[in-house]
Amino acid sequence: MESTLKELSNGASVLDIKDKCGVAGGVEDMYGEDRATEDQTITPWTFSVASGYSLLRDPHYNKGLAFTEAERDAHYLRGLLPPSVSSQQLQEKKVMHNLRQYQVPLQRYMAMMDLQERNERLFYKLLIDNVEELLPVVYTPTVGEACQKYGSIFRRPQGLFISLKEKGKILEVLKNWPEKSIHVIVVTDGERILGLGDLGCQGMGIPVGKLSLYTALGGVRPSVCLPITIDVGTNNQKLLDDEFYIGLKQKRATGELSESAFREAEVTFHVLLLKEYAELLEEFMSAVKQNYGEKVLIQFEDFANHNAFELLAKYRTTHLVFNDDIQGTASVVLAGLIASLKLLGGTLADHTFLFLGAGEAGTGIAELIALEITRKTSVPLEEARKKIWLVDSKGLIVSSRVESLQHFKKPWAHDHEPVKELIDAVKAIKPTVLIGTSGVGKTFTKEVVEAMASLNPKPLIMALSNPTSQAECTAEEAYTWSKGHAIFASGSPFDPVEFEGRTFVSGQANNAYVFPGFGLGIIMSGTIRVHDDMLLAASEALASEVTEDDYLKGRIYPPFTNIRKISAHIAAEVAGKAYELGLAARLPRPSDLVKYAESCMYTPLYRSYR
Ligand SMILES: O=C([O-])CC(=O)C(=O)O
Ligand SMILES: [Mg+2]
Repeated sequence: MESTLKELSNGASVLDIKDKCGVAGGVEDMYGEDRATEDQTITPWTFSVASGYSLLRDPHYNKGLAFTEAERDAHYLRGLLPPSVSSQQLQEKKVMHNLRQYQVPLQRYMAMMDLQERNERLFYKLLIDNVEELLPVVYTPTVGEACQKYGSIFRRPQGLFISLKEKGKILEVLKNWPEKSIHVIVVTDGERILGLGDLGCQGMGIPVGKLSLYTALGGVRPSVCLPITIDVGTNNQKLLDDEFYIGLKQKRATGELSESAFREAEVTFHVLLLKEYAELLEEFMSAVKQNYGEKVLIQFEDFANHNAFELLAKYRTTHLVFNDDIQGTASVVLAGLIASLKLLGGTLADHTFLFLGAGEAGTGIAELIALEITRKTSVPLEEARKKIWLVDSKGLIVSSRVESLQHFKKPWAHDHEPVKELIDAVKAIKPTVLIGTSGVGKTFTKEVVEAMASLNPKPLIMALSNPTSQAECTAEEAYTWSKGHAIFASGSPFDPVEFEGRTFVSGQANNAYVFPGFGLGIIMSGTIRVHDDMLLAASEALASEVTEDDYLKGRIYPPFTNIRKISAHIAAEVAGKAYELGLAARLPRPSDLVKYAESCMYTPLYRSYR
């Protein structure tokens, strides 16, 4: 006989249990399912999980060969497993061994996704214990390739798909998701997946990957995380022609009026599409709030520029929203810049910044740098912005172009004569810091890097576009072309580089450093709105984690190995700022926010079932 999941068999009321496990700031875990801590691996009460064959196929509870003899008896598992009983540690060793046999990164990705579907705790244990090795597998760069091939590697659906077909029914769709208590949603519409462009419905790999980092790096329980892909079609003809494509086979209902849409009929058509997109998003945002309440964090991910800025502006005053590409990336890059001052000298205000790429990441970072300068000095925002220059596909952004610029580029149109090429912009602006956020690979050429090196004793170069194929230059190129003088960081990871007898270890300036801890800080404090000062707090927290040893190796980010400790620190600073600003609803404020953050964090050790 199969007992019901989550049924309490010792007669304890839900309230008793809530008392016992402690309600951690909006991170309540009613049944204590995810609350395994190092010192408490046995559930303090009895609850039954699905038994027998179904138990082995339930990824939340399955432990494979780690079921003990007693559990095999109690849960009708006899005969369904071979006789051997292994520890989680041994299972971890075996899976890592198997993973390392695969030479093709995508095979490793698929093996990890299979593990997540089979045994969730083992998946997270692996990811946490081997973070440096597995991050490039479940995240950039491999997740990019996975999205490109999602249709053919697709086995079981992950996350929630909301397409135009579900218009008018989004609330019902949300109710189909098995978990009722959700704290974080990562949502994409697939229009700008990393630097790979429009991958339509196949963008689902991104919310899934980001949320697995919420759990592994930030300790947010997997059951409160919900990946969502909004499918409004795709303009990627290759996908539309692909018989294995999993999404809506139609052109994208996009928020943007295309530049070629000058004929009246076309304009009317685009206005209709624009309305359709806005209505679907509005319904989605309302349904989420209605279903999960005020305190669910909605992370926008990999939307195209035109929608990303607008959605953030539209919903930031009414919803708890965060755009990872604009705000998360900005916070992480600012952290690297703050840290780099130890190597470069001076203050932020003493530096000159040049960006290649003036989209979400570029303008988001630029704005946060300017904000930090104003917070640290008496320089007004307008003045602070003048230290920051951006180049887009048409050249340097200058005041003579202002009329034709998209609104998010206008603040960066400073007085200067037009400059077309990046190399000429470098020579004219003489930046101390060069940041690539264009999504276009190989744009920091030898000439560009050499020019940076001739202008600066230690040029700071960040090639942020993802995945690796879109990086503006490689670590090896940056170190070689600058003759070992560059300080280099990139969005996707690079191996250490040997140059003239020295080993250079570059940092990974990726928003993964911040969003998991940032989200944890918001959730644990019951914060209801995101404020820019919280981003600055996260940057300062991350920058303070860079050690002397890191600097010696040339890195301006700490290694990912310590990320859970770093996330707890970031969460504490973010929550602290939220309390200071009066935006935190969880009262009273815990006195030690770092300890509190740590106590809220999920650990993937197996639980014992009685
Ligand atoms: O996913 C990543 O690696 C960073 C990111 O948000 C992007 O490139 O869009
Ligand atoms: Mg992104």
